[in-house]
Amino acid sequence: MMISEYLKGLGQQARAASFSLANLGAPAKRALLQAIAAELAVSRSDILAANGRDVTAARAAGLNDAMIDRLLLNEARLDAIIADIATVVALPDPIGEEIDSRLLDNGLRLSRRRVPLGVIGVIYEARPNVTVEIAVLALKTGNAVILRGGKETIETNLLLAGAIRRALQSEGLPADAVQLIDNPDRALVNGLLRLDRYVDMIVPRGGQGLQRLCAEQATIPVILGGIGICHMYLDSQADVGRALPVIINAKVQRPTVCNALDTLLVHRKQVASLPRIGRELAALGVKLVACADSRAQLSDAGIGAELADDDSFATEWLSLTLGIKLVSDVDEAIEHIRRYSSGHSEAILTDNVHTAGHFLNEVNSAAVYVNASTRFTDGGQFGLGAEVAVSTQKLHARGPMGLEALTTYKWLGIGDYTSRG
Ligand SMILES: NC(=O)C1=CN([C@@H]2O[C@H](COP(=O)(O)OP(=O)(O)OC[C@H]3O[C@@H](n4cnc5c(N)ncnc54)[C@H](OP(=O)(O)O)[C@@H]3O)[C@@H](O)[C@H]2O)C=CC1
Ligand SMILES: N[C@@H](CCC(=O)OP(=O)(O)O)C(=O)O
Repeated sequence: MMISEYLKGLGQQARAASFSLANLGAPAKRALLQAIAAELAVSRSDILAANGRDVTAARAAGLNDAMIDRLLLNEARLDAIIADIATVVALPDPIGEEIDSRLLDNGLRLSRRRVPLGVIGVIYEARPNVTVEIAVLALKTGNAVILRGGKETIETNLLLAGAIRRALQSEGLPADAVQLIDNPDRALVNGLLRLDRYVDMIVPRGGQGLQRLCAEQATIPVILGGIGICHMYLDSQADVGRALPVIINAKVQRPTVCNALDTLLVHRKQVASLPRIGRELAALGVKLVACADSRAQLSDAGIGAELADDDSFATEWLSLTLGIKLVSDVDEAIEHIRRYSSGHSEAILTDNVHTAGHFLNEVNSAAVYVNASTRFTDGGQFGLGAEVAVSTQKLHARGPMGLEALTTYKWLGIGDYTSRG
């Protein structure tokens, strides 16, 4: 079948399914999500076997350990995916909510009602839990979804999507509410971006290549789950002893994710703390890429660091590498962030409330923290149950996209045969 015909079919089926889901009541959607959890549990051994095949193929293709870890499922991870569905089940259903209501002087009662977007297309990395998270959030908000996961996870995704589709059928709902693009040809990604007749929103989670592709090709509104060049500023008035575990958490806990720390900006008055910071990070395997001044300081203490250039600070490391730069004050830190940030997550470490307030006001990223790790930018951590992506753009949704980000509203006007005067 031609690519365009295949995609048109997916689009038509998704659109038709979206009508069946749009007005489904909260109890029916809760039952559906529970059925998905049950179906995943029943299919456990098949899912893990399929994942084993994906992992073997990925190893043979030379994927690094971090990427294999992202792809890998095991009993515990599958249990966590199933348990996370229960969290979403327990969240309030936003669909049907009256956002506000008022009576106009002419007698017309106006309100806004929260409704599903319709059909959502998501392009994402080779991470199987994301397949379930997106499907569950989309279904809970009455949306149909077309999924295009990373090519390395195709076997696992087929099994996961299959389980979800069986659950839909068992609940008397159209299986096509969740469809997986099962062909890794990237031409299908291009085609999906142009399926404006059937798809209401595209969410691309990925790197700069994907971002550029969407900007150039998409004929559908896009909400970008973009790269995270994340910063932390260690202020002159920070308690270094308390700050260090937070810096380590942001850099080391999971270095391959978008909310991991990329650049540490250090106030010059904290220069004496650099060897301690550098030593602790190096002991954890972190490679430092430092500006000339901080590199000299580190080198005097016997800690090796590469010399940073402009490109270093524009890099999302996605690994155990950290940029370090000395700055003269909070405003220089803010200026650096404005220049290099991708608008994802930034943090300040300080005991000065005024400096903290200034940073919060002046840094305009999706998530801005005081004395906390950038790693918190995550739907689960924010109490949203899960996330479709972490939006790095400003319109419609920002930061972790949970249930509400998959909805829109419509105006309702109830009159008494009321005409405009
Ligand atoms: N903000 C957020 O919500 C998130 C952001 N990210 C960011 O994603 C990046 C890492 O993930 P990674 O897997 O490497 O991302 P990639 O951008 O390489 O891949 C993500 C998805 O996009 C597809 N894709 C990428 N480029 C193209 C292209 N030119 N044409 C068609 N399809 C394309 C991939 O397909 P294929 O399978 O063929 O490679 C894959 O399905 C990091 O920058 C990270 O910060 C990751 C997760 C969440
Ligand atoms: N939600 C994630 C971060 C986003 C994510 O999934 O990133 P990636 O590992 O690049 O697919 C977390 O902090 O756990």
